[in-house]
Amino acid sequence: MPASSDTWKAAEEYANFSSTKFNHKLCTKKFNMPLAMSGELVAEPMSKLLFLDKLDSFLGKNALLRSISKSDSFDNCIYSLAHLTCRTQSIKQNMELLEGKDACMTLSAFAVLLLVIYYVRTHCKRYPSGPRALPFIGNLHQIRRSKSIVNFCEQNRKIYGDVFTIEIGGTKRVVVSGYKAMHELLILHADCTSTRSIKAFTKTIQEDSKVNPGLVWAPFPQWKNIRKFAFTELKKEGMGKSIMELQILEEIDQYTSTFIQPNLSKPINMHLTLPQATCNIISQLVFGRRFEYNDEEFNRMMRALNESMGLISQATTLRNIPFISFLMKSVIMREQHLKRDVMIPTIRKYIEEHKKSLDPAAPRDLIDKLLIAANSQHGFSESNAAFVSFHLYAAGSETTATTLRWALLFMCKHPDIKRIVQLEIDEQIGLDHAASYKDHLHMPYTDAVLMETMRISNVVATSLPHYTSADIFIDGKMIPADTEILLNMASVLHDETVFEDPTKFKPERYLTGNIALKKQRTIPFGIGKRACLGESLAKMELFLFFVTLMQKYDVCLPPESAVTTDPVTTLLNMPQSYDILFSPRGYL
Ligand code: HEM
Repeated sequence: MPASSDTWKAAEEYANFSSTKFNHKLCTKKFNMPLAMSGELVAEPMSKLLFLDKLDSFLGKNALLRSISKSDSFDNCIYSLAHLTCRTQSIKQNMELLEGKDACMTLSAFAVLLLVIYYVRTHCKRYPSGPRALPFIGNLHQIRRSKSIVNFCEQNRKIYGDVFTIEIGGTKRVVVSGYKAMHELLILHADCTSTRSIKAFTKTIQEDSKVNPGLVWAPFPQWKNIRKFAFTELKKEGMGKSIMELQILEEIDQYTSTFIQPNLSKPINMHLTLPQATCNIISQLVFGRRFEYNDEEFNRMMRALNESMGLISQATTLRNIPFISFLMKSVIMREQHLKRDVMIPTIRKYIEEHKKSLDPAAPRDLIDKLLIAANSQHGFSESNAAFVSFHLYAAGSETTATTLRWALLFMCKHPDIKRIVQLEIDEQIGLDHAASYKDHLHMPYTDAVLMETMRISNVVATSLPHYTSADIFIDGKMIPADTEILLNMASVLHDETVFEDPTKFKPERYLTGNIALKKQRTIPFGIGKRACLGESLAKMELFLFFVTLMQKYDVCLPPESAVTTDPVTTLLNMPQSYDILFSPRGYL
């Protein structure tokens, strides 16, 4: 539709007073304006209000058009108004051609205007640039081609920088990479980025989260109280402190005597059994008790937890593909069943048992404290106590067990490094003493091996989703409010400007050069207000488990094993499932 001469007159008047280049070529292309009008005019600035007033005289003081101008950038506003002027004028002309000013036509014209306004508004929400997305599927095909979201983010970071937008199934998400941008996002703008949204993940979680947000999915104001409470009380219960050591060592003892027969002809797979041990350690804090590995109810809960993580991962992918999202229903129904009929009822049963012997004057564990708070503090409830416990199990057991499995795999792949670790253990602890967490202070090599394991394995590769609660600028780019943020953890953990040969397993990197910088950039637990709540516990568990296993056993892969250190990415970056052989120390 050619622009009317009136529109152009307004635009030229503006251009005559404006210091910005009024890009006729763009207008010509975008609004099909006559070529004769193209060319660039450069002139002096003129106020936005003055220009709008001039356009108003063509548009007849239209309040709706004015409202667009308020919400838009100046340049966009000009284009939008010019566009709308063309449309309005063409509607006018068309209406004049028709006989009579029929109300129906007026309404249609109004509807067209509303549609145009809607289009302008929705398309003018500015996101940082990013890889071109296809209709409906967005960037899913490129993620598939890159083989993982981690590779995809790293490839596009090279093109679009530390802040770029991707689209998955019609939803725009902003990927933030690099320590500087993450620091800006999660620390300097913590108040606007520390919320998670019930929009994240599946509908099941959304629905449950409204009533029982637990801890991980709790939105910002509610989360603050629950997190503070859980963190303080878990610390009092011994999280990350020496009083917790005995319970962890006891669990390791139970695990090794149940599952490890040091027998070179009998490989074992720790994928399903290790989370039982790490889950039991959390149980000690939450319920003040551990469960026997052959306890059927406990096993049912562990199997359900494992399956449910896989289902959430599947549902998250399916949710992103329009038209086939109906397939997600069966996945969700199964996940819902596992949570509502297996995991939460089991936890509720333990809570009921606790209630019977609860002494408000002498709380024994986190559950007692949550029950007392449910009766006395706003924002706490008995039903949410079950979800808080569930979130601690879900967030803390598989992550720690997976990291430990990575550490053992690296030891099998690097027997020279394993020998240095064992030498350090022999020198600092000996063969007969149980390890203590404070030993890590004088075991720099073993400490470096664990740090390198966490760095390279990047277990929670895109962290947990954060949401913006206001428009913010990161690295000079605007991220609109209510946007899901993906944290590209590999951009920090595998940053080659800090870690030379970042994909090589080299623990000695933490013993030379700028060690402080390397430790600061090793952030597998995230940073900021919403960083991992269980970091101190996880570090203690990893050290005690790893050192005890290396102290007692030699490890290797069965000769026929084809396992590599390429990760399998689901919700977590996992090692490939592998069998491992344990033998008594010195046997190999
Ligand atoms: C090696 C083991 C672990 C790793 C790598 C890990 C990593 C993470 C990461 C990356 C986050 C998200 C941070 C963010 O949103 O910015 C997180 C959150 C969380 N983690 Fe861990 N974690 C581990 C172990 C644990 C343990 C043992 C516990 C339990 C005591 C735990 C409890 C939590 C909780 C409750 C949250 C949610 C915090 C919140 O939303 O406020 N994690 N973890």
